[in-house]
Amino acid sequence: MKKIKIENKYIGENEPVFIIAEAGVNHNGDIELAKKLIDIASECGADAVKFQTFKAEKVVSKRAPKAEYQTKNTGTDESQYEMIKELELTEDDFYELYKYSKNKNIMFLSTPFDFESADYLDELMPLFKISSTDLNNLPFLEYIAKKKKPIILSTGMGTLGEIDEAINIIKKANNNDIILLHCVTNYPASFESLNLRVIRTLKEAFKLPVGFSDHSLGIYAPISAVSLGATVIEKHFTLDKNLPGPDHKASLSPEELKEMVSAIRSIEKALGNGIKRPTSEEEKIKKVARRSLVANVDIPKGATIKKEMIVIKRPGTGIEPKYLNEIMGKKVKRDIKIDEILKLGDIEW
Ligand SMILES: C=C(OP(=O)(O)O)C(=O)O
Repeated sequence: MKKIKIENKYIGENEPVFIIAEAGVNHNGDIELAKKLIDIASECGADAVKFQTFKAEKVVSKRAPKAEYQTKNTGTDESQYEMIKELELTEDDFYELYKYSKNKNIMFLSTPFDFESADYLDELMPLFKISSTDLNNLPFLEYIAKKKKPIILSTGMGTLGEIDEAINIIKKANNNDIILLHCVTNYPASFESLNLRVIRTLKEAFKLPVGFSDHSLGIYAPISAVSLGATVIEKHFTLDKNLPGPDHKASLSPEELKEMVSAIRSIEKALGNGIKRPTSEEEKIKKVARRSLVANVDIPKGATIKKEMIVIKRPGTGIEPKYLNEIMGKKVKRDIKIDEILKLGDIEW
């Protein structure tokens, strides 16, 4: 399976999981809050911190309604346009956040939601993240693909057919560096709706690295996704789940983000290479923990071995238990004391 180079890291099988701490619009339009989110993402050990860049009037019609979760989470009857307008940051703000991220040693990313934002972000990012909401926005995908940077494409609300169309348009622009993210677009997404096995389905269907953009509560789902082969994890986080705004409630607290990163780092080590063999530690323990054929009585030299003379006991440094039947009826070459471990050379084979 293809690996995709992003600055000094690779995304793909057997590589460390690329963790995107999704700040999204949880800065509530306040650049100081955005910087605090960068601080947290960096302290928690995420690979990248991500925002969302848009010009509200280019993204949403003033007549567009809000999604049900947006109304519920914001508790206001403003329009979708009004809601996202308040969450907009300027290009200068994003440049400042890019520089701030650089100082904090964390990769700056922001999902573009319009052509202009994509052009601007091209200067600041080594890859493009595309939101599920643009999976079927083929003109936009084609435009971004032509920038010849790796694309992380979220697939929430999509079908395999739509994902195929999206991949084809990107590949047609001679861009083959695509990473798919399974995603269920709901805030929060219930566990019943997550269908994490789709991670395997996408991998098999498209032979591309696959990750998971998670909108469920807590950290169980992203950790499980890593076990299922996710190579990228994107997860929302916030300074405070009680802040006003559409995404805070379905986001992780700073402590939870830290725990998620630490759990993923442990799990990726634990997954190993799939080759079944004893570890070097086990080789040592094996000698003590396994069993051998041991004398159950004193056995004089020349005696014929009978069942009651032998017992199977620790340690595992002698003849393996599977040879029990084979030594029956054989003679011993020396006096063997009770509880002595039989050696191959003790038996007249
Ligand atoms: C909303 C976004 O993505 P996703 O569909 O993965 O949640 C995003 O990247 O801003």
